[in-house]
Amino acid sequence: MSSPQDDRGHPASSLRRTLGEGQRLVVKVGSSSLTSADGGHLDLNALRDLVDVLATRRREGRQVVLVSSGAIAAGIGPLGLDRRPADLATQQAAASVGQGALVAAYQAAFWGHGLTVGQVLLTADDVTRRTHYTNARRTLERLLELGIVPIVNENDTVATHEIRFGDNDRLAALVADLVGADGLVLLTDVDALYDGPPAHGGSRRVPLVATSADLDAVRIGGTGSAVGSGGMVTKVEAAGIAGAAGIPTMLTRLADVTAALTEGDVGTVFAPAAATRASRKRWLAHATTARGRLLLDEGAVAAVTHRRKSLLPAGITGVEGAFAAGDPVDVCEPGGAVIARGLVNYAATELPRLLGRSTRDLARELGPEYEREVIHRDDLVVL
Ligand SMILES: Nc1ncnc2c1ncn2[C@@H]1O[C@H](COP(=O)(O)OP(=O)(O)O)[C@@H](O)[C@H]1O
Ligand SMILES: N[C@@H](CCC(=O)OP(=O)(O)O)C(=O)O
Repeated sequence: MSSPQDDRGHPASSLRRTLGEGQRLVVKVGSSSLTSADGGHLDLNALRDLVDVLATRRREGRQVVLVSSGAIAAGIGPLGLDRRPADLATQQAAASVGQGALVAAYQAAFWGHGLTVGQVLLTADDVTRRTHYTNARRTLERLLELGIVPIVNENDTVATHEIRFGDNDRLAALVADLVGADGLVLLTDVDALYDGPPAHGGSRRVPLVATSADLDAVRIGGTGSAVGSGGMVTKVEAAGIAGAAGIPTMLTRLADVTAALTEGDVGTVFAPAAATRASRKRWLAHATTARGRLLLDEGAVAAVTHRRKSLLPAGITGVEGAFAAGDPVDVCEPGGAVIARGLVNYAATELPRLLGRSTRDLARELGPEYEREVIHRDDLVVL
């Protein structure tokens, strides 16, 4: 694990400065930070404290996008429930009631600083389908240009189990990439990442994650609260997604955020990756959901991974799932492990008769349109 000095070119303090002085931050706050100890009501004092921090940044001429959880938690009390509902329909009802209360509270608190907010509710599809993704980007850019503080949440009332983020950590990282943020701040109910679940005595704070190897010795667990959902697993994933886009992440709690974004040695800083991929490839790797799987033989694995070639029918041995042409699919080695993701040029129903055949033979037999690759290398990202 890295000490703040052992940083391979990314001193924790310089990353803090990048985050603190960044022109555009995405700040995500979890349900556990915004609700009362019993989990059933909005903690208005916590919400106002958060708004104070964000309003200070706005006064300094910086931009913020707030990704706020808490809709379901804020609906628990008003619906007369005694805990976070487990079934999707009641979660959707709670979110419908709670999201209104949440945004009304933000509106009042930001208004006290002379700031206007705009609600942006996104479904997984809005960040996983390329056309929707660029729409969402345009909306957020325009709001920021107009001086508005966008408040993003998942559109829980219409999300189904299959297409749902559930927690907002991954959504926040995708939004950070979408708006080209200088930093991502994840606010939760623990002050930092620990090398083991913090409830277990003896766990130590991890001040800096310089590379993913620093996580090898960390035991990353699920949620510790009655209202949170992803726990540390989804936060570490989110930091990885932001890092792949060249964006550093700060993980801490609300009470420590001002110190964390200056020089205070609090929280956990995740360094961005040294090399980043093109935006389209990042979108493919992190924002899409695979609709099926293609199994490859060893020769095709080498062609795709080492030689960066397009995937041709000759090297495919199996097709799983019900996908259409243009859908994202996982590309797997013979043992089944996923090695890449790509946008497939054929529907699942068309592929079986093409497997193992050369494109030249297929074109001669079936027509020139069958000369195309199964996945073009521009639409393929090796994971
Ligand atoms: N290694 C770890 N370090 C810190 N927290 C951890 C770790 N493993 C699991 N956790 C748990 O993750 C929780 C934060 O996640 P979660 O409850 O989903 O919060 P949020 O509502 O902010 O998304 C912490 O309260 C803690 O109990
Ligand atoms: N979109 C949901 C997020 C649910 C949730 O628990 O998220 P998180 O607290 O970020 O783990 C809501 O607003 O209730």
